[in-house]
Amino acid sequence: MKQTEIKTPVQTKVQMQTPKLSRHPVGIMGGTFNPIHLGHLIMADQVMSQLKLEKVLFIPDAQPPHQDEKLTIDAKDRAEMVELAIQGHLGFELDLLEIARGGKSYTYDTIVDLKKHHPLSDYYLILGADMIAYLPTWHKIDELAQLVTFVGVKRPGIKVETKYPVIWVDTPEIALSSTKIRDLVARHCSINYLVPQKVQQYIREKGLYLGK
Ligand SMILES: Nc1ncnc2c1ncn2[C@@H]1O[C@H](COP(=O)(O)OP(=O)(O)OP(=O)(O)O)[C@@H](O)[C@H]1O
Ligand SMILES: O=C(O)c1ccc[n+]([C@@H]2O[C@H](COP(=O)([O-])O)[C@@H](O)[C@H]2O)c1
Repeated sequence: MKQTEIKTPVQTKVQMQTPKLSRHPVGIMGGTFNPIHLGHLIMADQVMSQLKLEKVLFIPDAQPPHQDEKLTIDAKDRAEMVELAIQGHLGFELDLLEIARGGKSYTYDTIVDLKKHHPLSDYYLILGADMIAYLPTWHKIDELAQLVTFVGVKRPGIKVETKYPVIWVDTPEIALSSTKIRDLVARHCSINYLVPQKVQQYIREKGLYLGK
């Protein structure tokens, strides 16, 4: 904000301040989203509101760095389901930068890329407790720790201690995973209320997850 001191007849000093650029707190919700489920949406929404973030970027990975076998379906379908799930939710955005980059999706590369284009954003990396436990194995983890704030969300049955600084956000624990959704679909069981209706419809229309 520019501040100018009003000059009175006896006061000639003019004080100018350089404009201060405000920063933008942005959440990063990375995942394979195979498929996206209510656990992902609830954690992102709770973190966004409790930490007063401006928005949350949902970033589907091209290839998860440590779990190749999870890539059972096309990245395009995973991204489409994320889009359907977040449609109309103010502050939730789909970002396809990892899919566009291709190859293994290292979070460090993603954050460097984002920071290059958005120098005024501060990034909050939203992670389930299982992912917090794996942080020591991540690519360039110490460099990444300098670039983001880690935000942890508890996951049922997972206790974790870490040397990295983590802001733990208290959210309802959701015993739900993409693995569980895939298993239910494969057994022709209901996934009502576990994924958004439009995602459920997409899975049904495309016949996803029936083979496994
Ligand atoms: N129910 C949940 N509670 C807390 N965090 C979750 C939950 N489900 C997923 N996450 C977190 O969301 C991020 C993306 O997860 P991912 O897309 O791999 O989903 P997933 O349900 O863990 O998948 P899968 O069962 O295939 O391993 C990770 O940080 C993961 O820890
Ligand atoms: O950068 C890494 O080394 C790294 C290692 C494991 C996982 N990640 C990221 O963590 C997110 C969740 O991964 P996943 O395998 O549970 O879907 C996803 O965005 C991955 O790209 C990143």
